[in-house]
Amino acid sequence: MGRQQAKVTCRRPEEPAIPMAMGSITIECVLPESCRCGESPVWEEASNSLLFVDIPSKRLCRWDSLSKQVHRVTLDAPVSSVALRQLGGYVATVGTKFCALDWEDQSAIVLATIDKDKKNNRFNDGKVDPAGRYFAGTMAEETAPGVLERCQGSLYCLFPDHHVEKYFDQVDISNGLDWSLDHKIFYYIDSLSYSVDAFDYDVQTGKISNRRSVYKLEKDEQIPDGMCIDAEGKLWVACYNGGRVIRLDPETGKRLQTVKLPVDKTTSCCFGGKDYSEMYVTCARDGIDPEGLLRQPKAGGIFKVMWLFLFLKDEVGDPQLSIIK
Ligand SMILES: O=C(O)[C@H](O)[C@@H](O)[C@H](O)[C@H](O)CO
Ligand SMILES: [Zn+2]
Repeated sequence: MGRQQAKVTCRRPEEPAIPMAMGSITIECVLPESCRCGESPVWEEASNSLLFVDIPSKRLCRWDSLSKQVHRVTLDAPVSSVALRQLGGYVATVGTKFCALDWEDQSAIVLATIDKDKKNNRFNDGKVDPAGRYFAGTMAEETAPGVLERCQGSLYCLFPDHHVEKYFDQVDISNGLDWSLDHKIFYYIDSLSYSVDAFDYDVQTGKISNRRSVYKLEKDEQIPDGMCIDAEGKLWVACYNGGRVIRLDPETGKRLQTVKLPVDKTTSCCFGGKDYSEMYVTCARDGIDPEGLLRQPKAGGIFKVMWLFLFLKDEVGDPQLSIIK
């Protein structure tokens, strides 16, 4: 820990393919991992693997979809999000630090530390922007799922020269984030606002402005958590306690589809697999009582959603390479 000048280059995954016919889907638990709080699914194309974290277990995992093997690394603080580095290895948010991780020697190099004045805070969700900057937000540590001191979080961005900017504070639970396909809009979720918000985005500078809501969750959809965008520019939001991911049109504010999962605490989603035609969904096990666990024994597992008909690959763009040094 502590070496300052490591070169970090994060890679943003290619834009996913999107199923054109939404009719038939299959949902499979591909890994019964029993994550206390599974999060930050990221597809690593080069190894046909899914990366994800288990936040309270301080664990980063990589599941090889071909061999079905899982590699796990335990860190010294809650790891809440992970992103790919172009030169190999990963960058991650660990406790209140942006870190560069080397899987082979299991080392973590601190790139920047935030919220130094807030001892009870930790990072939560994070993701690489279309220019390769690493956005991640914070929250107060929970005493139980969803129970925490409010308004303690902020949204941060790690720039290529390792300086960090704070974009705003007063966040309850900083969560899902992604960018529009034309890179002009940044989508963001503060979970306890029960809203999916949008900002104008300047990809040259990383600046955000003009916050507005594009979707308010309905009661049975519960708490918005992680999110990703598909190749048609529609948003997929995992609904914590809602047991589902929902597909939203951010232009009309309408929900287009609901995919229900056999677990309640769905936390996040990403596209992956061949041509990015599958969706991976993480979920949590913490906070489910013994009776609930009988109903949802796979809680904490990794789920794969597959659409049975017609996938479209045409809109998959070039990989976006980060310039974080
Ligand atoms: O998965 C996350 O993003 C948080 O770390 C979780 O703690 C949940 O979001 C939260 O409990 C929902 O209210
Ligand atoms: Zn989350």
